[in-house]
Amino acid sequence: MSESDDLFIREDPIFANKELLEINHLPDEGRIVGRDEEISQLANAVNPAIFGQSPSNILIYGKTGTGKSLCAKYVSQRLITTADEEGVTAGFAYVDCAQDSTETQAVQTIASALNDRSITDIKIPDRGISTATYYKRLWSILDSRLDVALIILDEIDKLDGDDILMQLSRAGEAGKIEDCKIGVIGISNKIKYKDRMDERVKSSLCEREFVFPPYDATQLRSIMEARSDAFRDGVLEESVIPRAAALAAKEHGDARKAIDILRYAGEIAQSNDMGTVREEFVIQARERAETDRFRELIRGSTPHSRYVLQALTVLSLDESQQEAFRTTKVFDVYQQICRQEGADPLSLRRVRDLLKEHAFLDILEQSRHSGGSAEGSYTEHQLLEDPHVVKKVLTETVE
Ligand SMILES: Nc1ncnc2c1ncn2[C@@H]1O[C@H](COP(=O)(O)OP(=O)(O)OP(=O)(O)O)[C@@H](O)[C@H]1O
Repeated sequence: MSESDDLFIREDPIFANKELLEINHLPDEGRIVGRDEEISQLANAVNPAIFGQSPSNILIYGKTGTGKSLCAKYVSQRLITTADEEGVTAGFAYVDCAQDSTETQAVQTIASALNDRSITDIKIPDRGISTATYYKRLWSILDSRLDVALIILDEIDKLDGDDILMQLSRAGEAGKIEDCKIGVIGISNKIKYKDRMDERVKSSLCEREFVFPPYDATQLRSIMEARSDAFRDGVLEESVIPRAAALAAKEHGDARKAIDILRYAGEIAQSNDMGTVREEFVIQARERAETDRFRELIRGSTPHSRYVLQALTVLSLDESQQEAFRTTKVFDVYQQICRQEGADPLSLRRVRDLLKEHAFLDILEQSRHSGGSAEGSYTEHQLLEDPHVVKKVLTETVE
């Protein structure tokens, strides 16, 4: 073809290195901002591992996007290198327990991550073997190739049960492994997670606990500035990063949201054929970040689970200015929605369960109230998401 084909963009006018803004990107140390103390505390807790001794088991708490996974992965990676210099073979496995919530899935992920078939000659199939066999293979892998293994269990509260924690924390004592030492790093957004843990697991898993505080606007700004070379020179309008930081700081200092907003703002500029990322794009980008997050949260939910949410949304959008609503009130609106949709409503008890599931996903918050002797106690439900965002996503899911 003699003329150049203008169907494809050969050179991205906005992004120079978009990977820096991808959510799974693990930035190098220079780009990790404001977490020096947390990193050094974590390093201190796992320090014995570089000499082949048992690292402490750790539980990290903090709201979403406060750098928990990032710091846990970063310290683990650094530990492997330092241990290697000391002649100790260390490895780490990362498990997203929201994805791998069953014991079998989690142990399978750990075994595959730590395996090196050229050394162990052990195969970890995706399926087709029992949980007990996965464990057996995991123990063999650990003993045959590693001195120390760090196992990061992200969103640990999403695990179906404590069995895997029991297995991992007791493997040495129970004689399942002989030479390898295991350290578990549990991560959770739920400060109350520990209360539901089995006492024995709690005592061994929670040797060290850390709480990661939210970022303030200045820190969010530095986090974004440290990645501004994701964009071409001069493309970002000066006020973009401060504006994105201010918005993300308003909602509990979530770095993930801040970075998402920045990436989306760039994509909006791209799709509008603009050569600059303007401040006004930040507002649209934020809405998109919220909508995307929420869409992800309710992906795969059942129609009735959505009707329940829709009921609470209808109430929240009502002009009454009220924010929290009693179960019976939500149930009334839910029944109306079912009628409109031509569906048979579920029982009040089932609706209560569905509300509880939404609370578990942090879509709503539940609070117990005492209505005095005449009324007894009751529960109120309040949406944590912006009701406009919820409405938008629910409408598009129904279509
Ligand atoms: N201090 C920081 N410096 C640079 N980037 C950061 C920092 N903290 C978080 N980020 C970035 O923000 C995003 C979210 O961080 P991370 O996954 O560690 O959060 P989290 O606390 O584990 O949240 P969640 O509980 O939702 O998993 C990642 O892309 C990460 O690279």
